[in-house]
Amino acid sequence: MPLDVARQAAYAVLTAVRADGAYANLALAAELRERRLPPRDAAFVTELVSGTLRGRGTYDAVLAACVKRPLDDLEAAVLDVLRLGAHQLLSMRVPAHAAISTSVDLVRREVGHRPAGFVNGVLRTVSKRDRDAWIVEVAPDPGADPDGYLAVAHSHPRWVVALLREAVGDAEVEALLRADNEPPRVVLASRPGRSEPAELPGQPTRWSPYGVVLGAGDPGAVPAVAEGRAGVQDEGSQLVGLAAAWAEVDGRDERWLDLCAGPGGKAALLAALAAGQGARLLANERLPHRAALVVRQLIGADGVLGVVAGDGTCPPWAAGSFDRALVDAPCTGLGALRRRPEARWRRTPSDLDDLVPLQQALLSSALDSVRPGGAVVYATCSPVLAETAGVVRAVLEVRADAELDDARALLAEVPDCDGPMPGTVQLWPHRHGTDAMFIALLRRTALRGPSSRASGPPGSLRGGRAEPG
Ligand SMILES: C[S@@+](CC[C@H](N)C(=O)[O-])C[C@H]1O[C@@H](n2cnc3c(N)ncnc32)[C@H](O)[C@@H]1O
Repeated sequence: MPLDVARQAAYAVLTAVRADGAYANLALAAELRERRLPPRDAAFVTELVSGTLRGRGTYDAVLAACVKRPLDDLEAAVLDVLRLGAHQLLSMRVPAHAAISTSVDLVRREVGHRPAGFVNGVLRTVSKRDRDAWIVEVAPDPGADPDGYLAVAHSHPRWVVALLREAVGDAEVEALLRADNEPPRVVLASRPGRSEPAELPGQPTRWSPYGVVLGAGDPGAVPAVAEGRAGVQDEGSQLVGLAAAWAEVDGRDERWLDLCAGPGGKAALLAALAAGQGARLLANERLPHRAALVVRQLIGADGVLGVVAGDGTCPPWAAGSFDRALVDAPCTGLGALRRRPEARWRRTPSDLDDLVPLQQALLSSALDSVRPGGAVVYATCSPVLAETAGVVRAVLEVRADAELDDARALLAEVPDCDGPMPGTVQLWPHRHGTDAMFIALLRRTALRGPSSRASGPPGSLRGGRAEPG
């Protein structure tokens, strides 16, 4: 295959991401399918797309130093070609002459002859230094502006660096940013009662008894995955599902709720676990097309009460209907940047203005949905404190009928995962090799009433099982 086909495919995906707001992974999969590229070439296109999107912050800082105009004044398609070229020059082992000449060909074909000389000149300038030398040249001084330096060196928006630093601390923020730029391993989850981890190819995961790390190959080609008896699921997500299933409830344990279920990975695991205990799961999802994905995930599963397409903040079921509930809340996703290379550039700080009140409303609704003695697991794939401890604290502040319980004890074998409140769990890509999932366990107590807490500050654990942090 001439290399240009790969670059055309990569360019087409970058265009779909920029112009149509496409998800990179979906647009990439569609492009690879359509072009029927063999695995090696598909891997090259994947690296071109993912690396260019991930590295945009670094590449734009370099390109800005090589172009006299502000980058915003460039034609968007030309900027895409320059970023693609910069990625090949600074982060791949593509010889400079090949990276430059194929970029010039690409811009000629996709945009026209006019910008060809410009692209050639800019990329020649980029090729004069390697990546490290460029970072020294264009990044702010790390002593004077640590977040500005990390934003350029590790290609994250500055506001994201600041929020991640607040969550993980000064000592580890750079390791976290570096881990965000590593492609994640592909992890499979067997669905208990429907498949065994032993029938999945790869190495067992460290903590989830149902997970297997797929060494290589297409997960869709694994028979258990193709038949829906196993799924692709990060180990962190498996641990969220397991915490929701393993939390103690006092008394009856027959009706489980997944309040924010789309697209259904955790619902599939939970339904399988529920079936094993004689319980059944109701999966709820606000968006009908995502509820349809949940239905697909649950085909052939036992332990399913039903799938509802509805707003979880005002559900149709009676209060106290469930014995346990999972709120896998809509969030910024800043803990899953490894698998969504474009996401960091799409999010804005103001997203939190809508998300945090929604997260609080969903957690409160889940507490209403379980009976006294029942358990609620609140999870996010974000470590941002406003979405994690901030939400849990705010809800406990106004509800005298809920207590924080000990999620940490449910995952006792996982090291170094203490969350920002006592008893909560925070997983990290750089420590655990998982997405940065946050997990809190709340217990519904007997009374529903206004805030007046006699048993300690919000955030202390029931029964004093952990010190307030
Ligand atoms: C983090 S995702 C859940 C992922 C899912 N648990 C899984 O493992 O596949 C959050 C989901 O919440 C849904 N959602 C957003 N607002 C909602 C609401 N008000 N009620 C119920 N679901 C909502 C989103 O559409 C999204 O599908």
